[in-house]
Amino acid sequence: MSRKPLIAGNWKMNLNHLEAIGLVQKIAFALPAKYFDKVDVTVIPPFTDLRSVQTVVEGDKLLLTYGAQDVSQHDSGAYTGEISGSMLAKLGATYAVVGHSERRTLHGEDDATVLAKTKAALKHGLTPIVCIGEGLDIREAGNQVEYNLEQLRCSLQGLSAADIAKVVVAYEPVWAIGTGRVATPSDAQEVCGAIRAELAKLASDEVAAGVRVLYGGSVSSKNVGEIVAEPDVDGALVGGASLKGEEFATLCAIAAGGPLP
Ligand SMILES: O=C(CO)COP(=O)(O)O
Repeated sequence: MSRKPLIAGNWKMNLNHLEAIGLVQKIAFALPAKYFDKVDVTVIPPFTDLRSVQTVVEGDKLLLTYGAQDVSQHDSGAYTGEISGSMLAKLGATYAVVGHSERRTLHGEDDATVLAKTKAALKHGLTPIVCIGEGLDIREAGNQVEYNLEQLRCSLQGLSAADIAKVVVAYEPVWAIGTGRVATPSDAQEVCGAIRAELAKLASDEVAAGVRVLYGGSVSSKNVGEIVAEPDVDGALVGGASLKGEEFATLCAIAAGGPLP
């Protein structure tokens, strides 16, 4: 089964709603419709930008989609500060990132929380982008495959094969995030390939062959080509390089197989 690459721009806590409109327009202007046959492009802005992004995307009939950086595990109620899956679905969001390493380490999210959030996203028709990834100590000890597969199993525990088929998995080694130290293509392939083999065990070969597995960590237009050329890497979750319109559009064009915009 051929998998269409996905490039997701995780803006993290950057850009207000006015800046968001400017960036989305810049990306859309640089990427004419023909690219979207070959690559799915999504932006993942802060919650406060989503309504503005929705207005531009729907108003100008843009082909890119958008998603949220997190989703509550709860449906509604007394959860101050939380945003529910139904609220995000109502805003037209396609994706919800769950279990990003910054949420795991800075906000104490464990695998059980990530699983609950994955289920919440699926319940409301959002595609969860489930993030996993090892720290430097695990990598240096050579235990990265084992560690990531354990995180994957815990984050998807008990999901049906039909639900696993709806998930995107993002492999983001923590030591590569925001450091400029990108994994080599073969490092990315090693873990992404192991993730796909594990998905086959958790669901089926057919499901595993259809799930998109992304790499994230210091991806830029300079390295995206060789990373997505790996057989089990189906795109990228991009942080810093997604905040610059031309750079992000170039990166998406490379993932689409060109030509450069
Ligand atoms: O965390 C990331 C995307 O979710 C990666 O961030 P950078 O691309 O800035 O390393």
